[in-house]
Amino acid sequence: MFSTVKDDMSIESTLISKERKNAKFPVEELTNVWDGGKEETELRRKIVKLFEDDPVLKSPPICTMTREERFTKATRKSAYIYRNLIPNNGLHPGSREFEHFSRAMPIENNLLVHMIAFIPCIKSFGSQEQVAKWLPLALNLNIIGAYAQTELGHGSFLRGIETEATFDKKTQEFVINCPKVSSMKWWPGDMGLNANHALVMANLIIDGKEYGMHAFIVQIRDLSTHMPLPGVTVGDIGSKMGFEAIDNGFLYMKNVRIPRENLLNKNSEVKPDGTYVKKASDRLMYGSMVNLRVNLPKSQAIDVLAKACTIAIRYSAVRRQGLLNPGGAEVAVLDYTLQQHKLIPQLATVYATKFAGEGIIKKHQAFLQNMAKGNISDLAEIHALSASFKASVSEQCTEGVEVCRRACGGHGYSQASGLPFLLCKITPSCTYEGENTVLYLQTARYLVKCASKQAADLPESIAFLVQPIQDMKGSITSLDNLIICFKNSAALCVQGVSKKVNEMSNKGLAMHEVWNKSSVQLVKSAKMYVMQYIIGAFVSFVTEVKCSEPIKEILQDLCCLYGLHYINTHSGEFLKLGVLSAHHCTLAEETEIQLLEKLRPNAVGIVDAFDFTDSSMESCLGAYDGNVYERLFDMAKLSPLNKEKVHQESYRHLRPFLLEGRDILEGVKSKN
Ligand SMILES: CCCCCCCC/C=C\C/C=C/C(=O)SCCNC(=O)CCNC(=O)[C@H](O)C(C)(C)COP(=O)(O)OP(=O)(O)OC[C@H]1O[C@@H](n2cnc3c(N)ncnc32)[C@H](O)[C@@H]1OP(=O)(O)O
Ligand SMILES: Cc1cc2nc3c(=O)[nH]c(=O)nc-3n(C[C@H](O)[C@H](O)[C@H](O)COP(=O)(O)OP(=O)(O)OC[C@H]3O[C@@H](n4cnc5c(N)ncnc54)[C@H](O)[C@@H]3O)c2cc1C
Repeated sequence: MFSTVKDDMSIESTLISKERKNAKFPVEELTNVWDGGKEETELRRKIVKLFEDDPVLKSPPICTMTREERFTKATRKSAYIYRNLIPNNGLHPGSREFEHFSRAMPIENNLLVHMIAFIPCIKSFGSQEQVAKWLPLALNLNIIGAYAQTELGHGSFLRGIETEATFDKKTQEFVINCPKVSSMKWWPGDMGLNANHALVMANLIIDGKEYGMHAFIVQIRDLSTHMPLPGVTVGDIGSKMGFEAIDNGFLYMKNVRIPRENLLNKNSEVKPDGTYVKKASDRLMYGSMVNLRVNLPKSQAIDVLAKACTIAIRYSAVRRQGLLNPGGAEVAVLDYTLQQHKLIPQLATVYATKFAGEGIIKKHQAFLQNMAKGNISDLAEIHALSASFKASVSEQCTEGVEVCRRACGGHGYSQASGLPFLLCKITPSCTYEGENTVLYLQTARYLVKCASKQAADLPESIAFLVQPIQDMKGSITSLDNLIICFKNSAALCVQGVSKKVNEMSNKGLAMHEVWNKSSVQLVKSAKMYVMQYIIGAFVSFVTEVKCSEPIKEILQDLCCLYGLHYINTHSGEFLKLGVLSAHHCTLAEETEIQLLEKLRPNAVGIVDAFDFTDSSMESCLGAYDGNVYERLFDMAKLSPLNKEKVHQESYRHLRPFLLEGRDILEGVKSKN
């Protein structure tokens, strides 16, 4: 319907090719560092290719589809991936290949909560017999489960959850009830339409006594008809800001009976006579959340920001607007220092959070090994670290994606840029898996407790909080001094708020009031604590990584930029704490600007090194060839509104005025 408009060789493609020629480092080697080695890069590419070449996984661009089509396509693809593609290619969970799986998944998919929450919960909370019964069924999609914890009335405060599981000794069943409308489960992914089971978090009640939140497997739909079972009201909660392909659901249960064996009973059990047996700490009930907070920031937030950076930096390298030299040619917007100041720190955030996250995954794995031997002494530390890490990463990456989107001007507002999709995907990461403020407060609670202890009684990574402040020797811009600066700031923040808490409680104020009145400073301490962790982990990575000098230099520059950018955007905090002087702050600002200039020629190379395929981004601005304008025009042509040359409804409603206009104009014409 539309004619083709093409340039033989667009200026934009030429510009991006030049950028690549100007890069001062081997891009492929940085890709290997990012992936964790050459072999990992090869493996990832193999998996990505396997998925991208598969005809079943092809579909129209998401911005041309309705929610209904997006849900349908995502379900079809996900079922195929988990039931055919993965098992047929030996990509079983836990394998090395599986690690790269999130990069290979189609841009929209569902059944993710079944895979990342329902299945791991069976493993974490189920006895050996329960795992043997439920796990194979779940892995084969014979049963599909949601993680049903949040209710209409409560998400953060889990002790407030209202759904009840009352033990009926006579029938040896639990009776599941949502006593009020506010007790209805609300939000769980995959639950609205796809799930036939749910891992329901409910208050256990035996003989009228409450035992707190426990995990129950509840069948909610018939396995042959997929109809809701008696007593179950289930459906999709409706349209959201994003996650269009996912059926976040509601679930109301009235007198739904499940066998006694459906209480996942690795940590606590109800005997046939109603005796409650506690086998492990109640805190392990929260283990599934720690697991997600540790393992998912990479795929759900960091990779999302990496994609946004790829789009915004490639586009900024080809988008020419305005002049730097009077009388000269128009420049790429990436040549403006202010554009570099928006985008290059986002690249630094991607690197910092990725390598810090790998450190937390290792810590968590060590914790799990100890837990298997009955030792959970590190639980409080890993909970505090993972809670603030999830909060900080989701916050930094969400802010970063919005910076990237706005840095693309008008085109960043178009779905065709791919950026609104990324923003809507990443925004809820600040809420799900623990609302960020609530998580920071959890970390602060731990830090304040630690502040009253001796260094010898604290984990090694926390002891600095109560040790003397260290002196910085030399320039603030050295990596060692950045670590000292952030450690000192975290220690002073935590000590300051702990002092405030003690003083208020010594004056007789109740602890809950003290806590509420101190909460602004508590959250600040948790943020500074996790920042010192991220910076420390990034510096360790950069120091230890084996790579060529040019790559090392880029990583060092990004590391320094990450720390300095944070200092420059929060300089008031550092000055107030007395950790930095005005002179330090001036130097930090000047050094950041120098680093931006130094990194600028490598910016396109650095995003190329993330190695995202064009189809994994669905972005007209971010495609490898830089052909932004032709792609935007091609995408506009696919808009469902352009199916007909004349849109019937637009014509119908506007026609009377148009006819009036025609008559007036023709009248004017004939008078002339
Ligand atoms: C980037 C993120 C990646 C995620 C990707 C997912 C992709 C798929 C998309 C969506 C899936 C989403 C799923 C969900 O959202 S599932 C629902 C998640 N919900 C939550 O996370 C709820 C948050 N609330 C809580 O965690 C808690 O209830 C609470 C800790 C905030 C409650 O506070 P409070 O009442 O004060 O505490 P308690 O009395 O209950 O506990 C006190 C005690 O226990 C310790 N503790 C708390 N949590 C944990 C934990 N997870 N692990 C270990 N220990 C924990 C706490 O520190 C206290 O200890 P104490 O000081 O020694 O007493
Ligand atoms: C896309 C998406 C997917 C989800 N998937 C699932 C799922 O699969 N399964 C599931 O069970 N749940 C799921 N959830 C629910 C999610 O886990 C909750 O929304 C989340 O835990 C926050 O709880 P809330 O909605 O009750 O927020 P609230 O706690 O009501 O938060 C509202 C405000 O109150 C503040 N606040 C709350 N408590 C405190 C406090 N103690 N101190 C200071 N401020 C406080 C918060 O900071 C926030 O500003 C999902 C949510 C979304 C958006």
